Amino acid sequence: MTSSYSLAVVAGDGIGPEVTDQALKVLDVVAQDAGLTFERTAYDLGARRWHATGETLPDSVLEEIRGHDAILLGAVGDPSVPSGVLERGLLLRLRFELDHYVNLRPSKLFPGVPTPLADPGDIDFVVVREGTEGPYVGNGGAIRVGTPQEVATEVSLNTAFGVERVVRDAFARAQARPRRKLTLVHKNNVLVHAGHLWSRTVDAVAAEFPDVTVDYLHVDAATIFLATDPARFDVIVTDNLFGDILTDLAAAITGGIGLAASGNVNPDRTSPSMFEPVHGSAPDIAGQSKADPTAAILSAGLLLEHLGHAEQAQRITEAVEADIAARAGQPRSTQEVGEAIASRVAGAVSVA
Ligand SMILES: NC(=O)C1=CN([C@@H]2O[C@H](COP(=O)(O)OP(=O)(O)OC[C@H]3O[C@@H](n4cnc5c(N)ncnc54)[C@H](O)[C@@H]3O)[C@@H](O)[C@H]2O)C=CC1
Ligand SMILES: CC(C)CC(=O)C(=O)O
Ligand SMILES: [Mg+2]
Repeated sequence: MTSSYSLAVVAGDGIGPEVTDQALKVLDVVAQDAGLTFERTAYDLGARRWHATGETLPDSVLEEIRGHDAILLGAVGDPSVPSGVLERGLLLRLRFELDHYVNLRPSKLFPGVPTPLADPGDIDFVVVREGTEGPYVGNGGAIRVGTPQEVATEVSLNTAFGVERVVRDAFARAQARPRRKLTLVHKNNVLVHAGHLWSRTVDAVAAEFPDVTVDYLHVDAATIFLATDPARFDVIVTDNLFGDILTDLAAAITGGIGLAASGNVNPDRTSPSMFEPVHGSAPDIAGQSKADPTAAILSAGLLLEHLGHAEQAQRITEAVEADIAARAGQPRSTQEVGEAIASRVAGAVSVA
């Protein structure tokens, strides 16, 4: 197995650099023990660069990033930049250009984690969110902007090719999990064109996975069950927008957005996959060392798993679990959390 990797690091804006520093700290500890090398290249992309040069993601930088084995991203977006410029021009451009069609977002309630649910049950599911289509493709426009006659559209794009490949991936993930259950979440009672494409695709692909139980929920009802019976979910497959919304809710019921990790995966490995916390740049707490870096650290774990180092990824998960159990609600800085998890990983390493 390869032991030397090139890693592109896009720390980004707001709390992005703060949490990424901690994720890299933990990654270094794990890598050192396992004899893995991550040759890092840091990319100065985000608000600072946009203000200085007007650039979001120059083609030459995209091509450089494409040459790496994996990408670690912090978060993108800043109040000083018009909304959408960095989110679309940097983050979504990376996801689309690198064909990250599986946006993987696991949700697990670790023991001892406070949840707003009175009776949460055993929450352990994964959302497979389509990452390259849906309403996020920029298929829209506006006329008579700023007038009372303004008309704006944002048309969701759903292709048979795009839906089938992500549905197939979700079935394969469901088949590999003990419960083997897949829930399609959409709104096919109203969004009949896209919704029926998704439903028909799930029905067709299901024939190849007879051991996977298939379920369907409208997205509004799915939010009810996420709040009342989240243990019913195993693998959720859904479109880009619904998946974005549902995974913030999933984070909220499993200890908060500071714990939610994600991977933007290119399963065909035609370009590097990108790992990042589910959260954004959190300008309200940026620069105050208040951000929880756990989501970024767990995202580094997903990165290791993607590269084939499941044992090292598991070490990170276990260190996080132990750290969470010991937290007992005391406030700690971003650095303190990162150092505590890194020490636990190092401890696990020396014992092993
Ligand atoms: N993947 C990305 O780069 C994403 C970028 N964004 C961008 O981030 C900016 C802020 O967006 P928001 O909607 O406010 O979402 P957000 O996720 O940045 O923040 C929502 C709330 O969660 C808190 N929060 C987020 N991460 C946290 C952490 N690690 N520890 C503790 N608290 C945390 C924030 O303080 C805030 O109160 C916007 O520019 C948005 O477009 C939003 C989501 C994802
Ligand atoms: C800018 C958004 C597309 C990012 C986001 O909210 C997400 O991927 O969860
Ligand atoms: Mg989101």
